[in-house]
Amino acid sequence: MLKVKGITKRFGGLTAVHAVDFEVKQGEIVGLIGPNGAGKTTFFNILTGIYKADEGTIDFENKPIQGLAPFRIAKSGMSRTFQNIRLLKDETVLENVKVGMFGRTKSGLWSAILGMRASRVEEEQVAELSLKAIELVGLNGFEQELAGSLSYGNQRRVEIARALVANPKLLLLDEPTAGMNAQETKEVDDLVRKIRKNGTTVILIEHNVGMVVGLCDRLVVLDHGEKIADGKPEQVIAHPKVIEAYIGKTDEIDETDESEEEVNPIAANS
Ligand SMILES: Nc1ncnc2c1ncn2[C@@H]1O[C@H](COP(=O)(O)OP(=O)(O)OP(=O)(O)O)[C@@H](O)[C@H]1O
Repeated sequence: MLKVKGITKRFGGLTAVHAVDFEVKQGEIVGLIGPNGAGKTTFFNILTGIYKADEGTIDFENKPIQGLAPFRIAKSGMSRTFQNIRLLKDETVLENVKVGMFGRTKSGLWSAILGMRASRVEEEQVAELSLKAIELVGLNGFEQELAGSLSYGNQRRVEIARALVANPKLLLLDEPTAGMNAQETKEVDDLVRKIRKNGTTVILIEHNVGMVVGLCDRLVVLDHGEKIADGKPEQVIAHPKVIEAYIGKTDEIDETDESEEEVNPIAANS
């Protein structure tokens, strides 16, 4: 579904993402992890057209998308959420979710202003799709609430609903569980599984390694802009390079620890 080859992004003298290859198959849930500043969000920004890569190619469903404007990439079936919640806090949940259809409807601005029939029909369709997305994320009953009045966890759900309303093929979630407690994190875990079941492929950036190990089919690890591991979650978090990136040099880990159960230091620390 997604094939990234040799993507590099520099900010002045800093190479934030360096020659990264990355692939996602349809139906996968892929976790993108790595320490702070590893280049994860920059990588999402490149995929979604917010940043232009200096080098490399990106094919989405066998079509090159690098260099396209964000709205074109979104239109081709890729949606995202952001690390920091970006809601219209004084608007209702329903209005916030409808925003996700912006640019996807056929009738133009004038027909909307003039209240033409085509535009009214589309407006109804947009509302219907938005209500479906709200239901999918478990926020039925909150449609008319102001987004700013919701709990933090529910605001994140609104963001996810907005990203889902146009029925994307690929959904990118940037730290969907940031700031959440264990119960809310578990609910996001369930929601991502439900989204995949509904036919959307998912890539998520996460700091909660324990969660992604249980949820993802595959983990990709970035460190200092480079991909250092890619594979099955249990294998990836046991990889010496990954442990080194998170904890420090592996020879600094106390190997004389004789506690009975072997605990992966990364999962334990997340
Ligand atoms: N617009 C920018 N201008 C200059 N430097 C940037 C810009 N965006 C990101 N960077 C730098 O690129 C590097 C990668 O940042 P990025 O935000 O992609 O990392 P990250 O893995 O998402 O980190 P975190 O987990 O903390 O969110 C960092 O050193 C960051 O300071």
